[in-house]
Amino acid sequence: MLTTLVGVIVRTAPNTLSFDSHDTMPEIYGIKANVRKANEWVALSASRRTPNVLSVVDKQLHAFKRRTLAHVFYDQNMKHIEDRIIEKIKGFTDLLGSADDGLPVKEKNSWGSPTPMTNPCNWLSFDIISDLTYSQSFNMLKSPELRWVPEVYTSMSYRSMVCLIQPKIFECKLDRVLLARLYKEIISAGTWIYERTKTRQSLGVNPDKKDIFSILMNARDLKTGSEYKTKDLWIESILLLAAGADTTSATMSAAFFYLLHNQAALSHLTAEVRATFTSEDEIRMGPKMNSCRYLQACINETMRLVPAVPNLSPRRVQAGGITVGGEYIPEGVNIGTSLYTLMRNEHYFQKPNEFWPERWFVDPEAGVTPESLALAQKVFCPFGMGPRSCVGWKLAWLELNVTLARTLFLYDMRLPLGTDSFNKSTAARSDYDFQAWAIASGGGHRAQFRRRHDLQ
Ligand code: HEM
Repeated sequence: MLTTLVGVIVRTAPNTLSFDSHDTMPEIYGIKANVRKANEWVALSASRRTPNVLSVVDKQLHAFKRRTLAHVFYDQNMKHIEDRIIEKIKGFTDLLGSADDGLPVKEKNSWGSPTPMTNPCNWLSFDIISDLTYSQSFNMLKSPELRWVPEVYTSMSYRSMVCLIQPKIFECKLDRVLLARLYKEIISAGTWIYERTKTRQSLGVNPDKKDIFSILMNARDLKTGSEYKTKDLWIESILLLAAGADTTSATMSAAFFYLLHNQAALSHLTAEVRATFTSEDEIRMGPKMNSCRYLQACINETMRLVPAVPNLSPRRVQAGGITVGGEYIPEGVNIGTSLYTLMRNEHYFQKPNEFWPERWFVDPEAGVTPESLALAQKVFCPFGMGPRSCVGWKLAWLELNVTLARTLFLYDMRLPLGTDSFNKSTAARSDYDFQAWAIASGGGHRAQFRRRHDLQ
């Protein structure tokens, strides 16, 4: 890793510094930091002039957008929407148990054919966020019609990353030439989402179902008069599909990968889930789920190794400059920390590149002391930090916990025969292979499922 070779501060672009240290995170991302989102974030909105909650630079407008969206993720509302989410997760587990033609349920005791895991994880998370956003699910788990959507979102994520790290490409509109094919696809997907936005908007506020559109359409900022017009709704919904689906599906797909390649962890987790719950319906958020500490450790370990937002999230230093890690940084410089390098830093995590859920439990014999655990907990921040951290983490946490628990409650799971858990040339255990676009994107692994034989 570059920072291991050259030190804690790396100049990643002429005007950009990356800090590979947890101590400097609050200085860069904390509420009091003299920074704002870097201008380059504009590339993460579908419009150059209309920002979304992730890309907006103006702090007042951001506060309004964030406050509005936060309503969706309040505990009370999460309880209200949990059933809708669980219905989709049931569609996911049904799909894992169906034969290739998607119809007859597999016989007990027989392994299904190898399933490429990225697909159902994508379909599930897009079905959930589209339902929560528009009250109209893309229904990808059940129907192939819209299964092209995740691929276009990967293209968007790739283009956003290119523009974020090479802002001139965006400023001079070179992405339209250099990434012409992707650009065309992205534009036509954007037009398609615009049509959905107008259709949903024409239905008005929906008080019963309380989808995200109802909350946005109702929102007014009394101080500034800001509200969501059609274009804002469109821009925000494009982002929500990316931020709410791609992130969670990348994490879920990686979690399946690590469990499949680590038999001991898979057995431990399966035993925990089956000892905790007595029926599928019982598997939802609540005290029983909270007692599944090994499940939480496996999810945390996945997010540590594959943070869904892996790259530097740049912030622009404001007038007067800022001191970070004892170094003065003048106005106008972009600064940030890559969550990928931070959470694989050996100063904070022993065996940093290994999937080792046991690191989240004190066990001095295994080398986990109260101090090393406290350090790992302090550094672990897959959802970012400060006022621009992830607003949707509770949704992601629910999806990941319930989906993994239900899958392991219902099925035995294995790697297709002949798949290696170790890299043949290095003998190291396989690591998840992913691309660090704006959102991590990877996969390609397969799994086989067999209905649990002791379940009626
Ligand atoms: C495992 C899943 C997820 C991870 C690891 C994740 C991670 C992150 C991170 C690190 C940020 C901060 C980016 C920055 O500092 O610039 C962020 C922002 C954001 N996330 Fe997530 N996220 C996940 C799931 C979700 C979900 C399910 C939603 C739901 C819609 C969501 C919505 C957002 C939004 C809207 C922002 C921008 C917040 C703001 O700027 O105020 N995320 N996410």
